[in-house]
Amino acid sequence: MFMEIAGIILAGGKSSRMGTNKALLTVNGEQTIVRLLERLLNIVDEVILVTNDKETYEFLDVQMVTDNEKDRGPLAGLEAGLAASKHSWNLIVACDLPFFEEKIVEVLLHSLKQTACDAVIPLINGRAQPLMALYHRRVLPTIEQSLKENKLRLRDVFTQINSRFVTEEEFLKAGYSEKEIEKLFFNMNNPEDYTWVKSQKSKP
Ligand SMILES: Nc1nc2c(ncn2[C@@H]2O[C@H](COP(=O)(O)OP(=O)(O)OP(=O)(O)O)[C@@H](O)[C@H]2O)c(=O)[nH]1
Repeated sequence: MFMEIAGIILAGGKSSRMGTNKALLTVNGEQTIVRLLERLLNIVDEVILVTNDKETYEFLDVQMVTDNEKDRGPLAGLEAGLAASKHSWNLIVACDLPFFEEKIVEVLLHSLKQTACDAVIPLINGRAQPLMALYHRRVLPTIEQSLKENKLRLRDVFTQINSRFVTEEEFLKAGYSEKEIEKLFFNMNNPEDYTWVKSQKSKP
């Protein structure tokens, strides 16, 4: 790894649309959270799991923290993760990304090196993907202020900080196909999504 970063997994959601904890769903014989953790350990120096239910994840060998403010969504998870991190740069990942793979961090770090910024966020087909992105710890005060003002969308924060967006062209240049990009950012929200994920081959 040419730059030391932390990985922060957000697993504090309710999974209400799925009806069961998405992080624990099995894809290609492996639980999504287990796969994600293994992949992250290959590329980062520290992993932090942000959850409000530590018992559920006791079987994982990982540092866990809870949200400082409960029921406030992913932004509160990002805040707790960054506050616990020992690293300046942090790769945030949602727990419901069954096709996450290590190479994404190369693309994001490559982009980070182009210019000074506070966050590196994929922008795929015009949609920002702030839950598979890099954030510098210095954005913590902005996040805390946003939570205080009850502005709970990630967008409320990434539009205020110096965000660098990585478009699909940059992923294509890095060797990804359109289909691979679609899968890489696919997050499972409901049972139909899970059915689609299971219908895919194990390699993206
Ligand atoms: N730490 C933390 N993570 C959260 C919280 N809410 C959502 N997340 C995580 O953020 C990511 C995206 O979550 P969503 O799919 O939007 O929300 P969800 O609550 O998991 O699912 P729904 O109940 O179906 O909306 C997932 O990795 C969630 O675990 C929260 O309050 N705290």
